[in-house]
Amino acid sequence: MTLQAIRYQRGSLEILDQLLLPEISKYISINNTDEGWRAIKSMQVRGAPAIAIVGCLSLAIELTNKEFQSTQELKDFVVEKLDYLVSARPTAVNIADAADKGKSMIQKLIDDEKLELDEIKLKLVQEFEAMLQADIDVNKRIGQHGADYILGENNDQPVKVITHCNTGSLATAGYGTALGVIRSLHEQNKLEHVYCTETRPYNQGARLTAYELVHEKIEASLICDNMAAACMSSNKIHAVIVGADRVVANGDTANKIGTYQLAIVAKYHGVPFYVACPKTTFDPHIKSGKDIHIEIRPQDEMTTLKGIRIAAPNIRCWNPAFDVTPAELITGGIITEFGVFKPQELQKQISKILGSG
Ligand SMILES: CSC[C@H]1O[C@H](OP(=O)(O)O)[C@H](O)[C@@H]1O
Repeated sequence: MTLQAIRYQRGSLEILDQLLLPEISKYISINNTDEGWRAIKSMQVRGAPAIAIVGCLSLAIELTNKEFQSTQELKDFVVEKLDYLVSARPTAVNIADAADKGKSMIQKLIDDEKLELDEIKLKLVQEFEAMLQADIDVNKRIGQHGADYILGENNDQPVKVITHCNTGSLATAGYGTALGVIRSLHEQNKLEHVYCTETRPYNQGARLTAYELVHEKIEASLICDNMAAACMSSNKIHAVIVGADRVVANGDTANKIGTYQLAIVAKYHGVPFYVACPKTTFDPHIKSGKDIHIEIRPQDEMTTLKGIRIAAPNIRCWNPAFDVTPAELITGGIITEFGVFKPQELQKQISKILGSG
């Protein structure tokens, strides 16, 4: 049984408080969009797909518990709450994508004269609920495409990979994106070893990815972020596989801070570098990575660890939560639920991919 970041049934939403992992596994209730916003902002729940799903389900909970007097009141409420949820964290595009879809959906439902107000509300709630299983299904397709491609590149032999941050069941509705590829390799007995980076300063790797890998008895070693070059120099690494928060029109990719330097080190060592993400992470409206808004997080996330100060008092910090990896460093490809694409190929395919179901 893999770990579950999100537990939902109509009228009840709980999230695993990821700030307490791995020592404490505690689910907390999310009863409305204010609580959803705070959980996303504080990173009690994080991961581009999970953020979108928890945001929308927090609105589903609120809609389920609220009566409306008109379709206009319902629409205004939905639009206001979706815009509010998008403001929690600016870099990952998935929640903005979900919000745009939610706004289009409510308008489409209102335009259908056969539907009563409560039917419209129910259909929107059902649309948000469908995100959970859809995400798991997409992640399994990403996992399969990624594993098939990487094994194809390595004569179907077991591989050693490096991954960064957390892109597993704790970043999604389940199975994961980059960690989904790793799960798929493991399921096929084709994963020799995975090295997961700590991923300072939030330590998604040390606290979350390591937790998932140990939980599922996957052969793994934790490395510090500053060990990646030595790891590639000392071991035959067949692939670096990371997630994404926003892939823009030219294939430039925003992902957890440290991804960019991992890509540079992979390039130097001739290790193929892969980004794994669903189509909901694509943003064709931004032309290149220089235009992606990078979230700056509070400096105490760098200067303290579990409340204990680990940096000199009064030192100023620079704490970007993400960086941008240029498309030309994504040498392995972008692994999606539709297959694996070189970044330049993706540019040609993106409108077809985004238009497909
Ligand atoms: C499939 S998760 C994608 C992405 O989200 C993570 O960021 P955060 O933990 O700050 O939400 C990380 O960048 C993952 O690669």
